Amino acid sequence: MSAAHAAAPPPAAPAPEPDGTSTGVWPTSVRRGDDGALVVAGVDVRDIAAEHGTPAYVLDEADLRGRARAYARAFAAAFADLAGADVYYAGKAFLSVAVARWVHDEGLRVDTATGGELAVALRAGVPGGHIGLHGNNKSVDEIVTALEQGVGRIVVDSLAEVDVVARLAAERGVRAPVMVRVTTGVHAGGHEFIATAHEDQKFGLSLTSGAARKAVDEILARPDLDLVGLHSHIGSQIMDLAGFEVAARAVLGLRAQVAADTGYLMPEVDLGGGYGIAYTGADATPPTPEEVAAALAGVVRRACAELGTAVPRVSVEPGRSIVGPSALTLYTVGTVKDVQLDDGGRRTYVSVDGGMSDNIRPALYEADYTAALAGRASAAEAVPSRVVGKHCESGDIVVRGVALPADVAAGDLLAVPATGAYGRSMASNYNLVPRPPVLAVRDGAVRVLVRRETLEDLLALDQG
Ligand SMILES: Cc1ncc(COP(=O)(O)O)c(C=O)c1O
Ligand SMILES: N[C@@H](CCCC[NH3+])C(=O)O
Repeated sequence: MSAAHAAAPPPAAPAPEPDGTSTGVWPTSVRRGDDGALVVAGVDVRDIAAEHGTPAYVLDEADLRGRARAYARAFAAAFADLAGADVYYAGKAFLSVAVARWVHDEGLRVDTATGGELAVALRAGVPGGHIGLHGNNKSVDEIVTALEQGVGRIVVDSLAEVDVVARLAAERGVRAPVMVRVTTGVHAGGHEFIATAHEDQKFGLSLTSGAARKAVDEILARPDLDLVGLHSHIGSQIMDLAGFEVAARAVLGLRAQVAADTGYLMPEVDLGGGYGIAYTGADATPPTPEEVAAALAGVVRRACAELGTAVPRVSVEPGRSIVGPSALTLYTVGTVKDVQLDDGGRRTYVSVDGGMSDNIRPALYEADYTAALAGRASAAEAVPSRVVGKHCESGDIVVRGVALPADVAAGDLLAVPATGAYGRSMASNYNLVPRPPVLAVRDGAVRVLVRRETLEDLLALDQG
């Protein structure tokens, strides 16, 4: 599991070669050109670097659209003979106006977690009714925007929020569509920091303590709130679908209990996102959208039959598995050092022109990535290497262990695949490094989705 804590660095294996599949580590269009340089959607990475500089996130538009479309189709098909399904793209993974438009064009809705994500989705023209709003500490402004824009669902995350949303809805004379985020106790995902449904954490309302049921009852008592359904999100970077079954049964059980007690059968259930992707050649093959949809449809069908309730409309919120594999980060190599290790071995430290400011995941979750020489091919021996950034932290690691050709040198381009999710969206200005651009590549052309920050941008924030 790539995001798991590990005491020892992973074995230094070379990056798998691009294979054109949607379950590999590279965007599907990536291949090596005749002289060995990587080509993304028909554009040579050397041309991208020459025109736009490095570091840069390079996003394969057709790949991203294809993944979005695959989810839309798979869920439509699997739930066709149930009560239907909606797929919300989780914008936290990466959101820009163009990406919001693309996923909406491909049949998805958009899940937002802040006023910033909401603003981008709205600017993209996504109708309010196709947007969801999450957040364990939503501001009044965020809730007001959601109500005024007719957001399709506000996912209530605390008992206190029930009151706030009801009051703000009443003031505006609207009835707010709400879901209750239920903590089911299922612990899943790649790392403790990204698992979200165990009891001892900040998200949701506990099933076992009765808080979730209390929220349901309070919402049902408020004429200004429309209880659309229940929500469960169990974590992220999950490869094994079994946890979703347990969580789905738990929320469907609560839904049936509420119906038995009150006569109100909630029309919807959201089963969250969290489907894993491959970051390195050592990762398991991730579940496909078809496998996810079939598994969830199966459990919803069976559980509702056992509970004796009609099936709900189901929604899910994948982020990483749509945008993660669609992008790579392009870096330029600077310093290269050969370091003697305590055990007598050697490791080559390859410093690149970015680091933890453009990808915090290795430092935050000990997440593993891989890297490949991108601007040329090399027949040199592959040697154990570590790709590091330019920040003032020894934990500023981009790739902990990878076999790179021994002749990698200053000026070479390196590509790190699978950086589309939680890369740019979690980027920082640490050490006052401007954040890289997001460049979309399609049919041989490059388009800037998010421009590179400049030193002027950073200086402009400083009021002296
Ligand atoms: C409520 C919610 N929905 C959806 C997601 C998207 O998860 P992922 O990017 O792992 O699919 C997250 C993040 O884990 C989340 O917290
Ligand atoms: N940001 C995390 C996942 C958390 C997702 C949001 N709940 C990651 O990079 O893996």
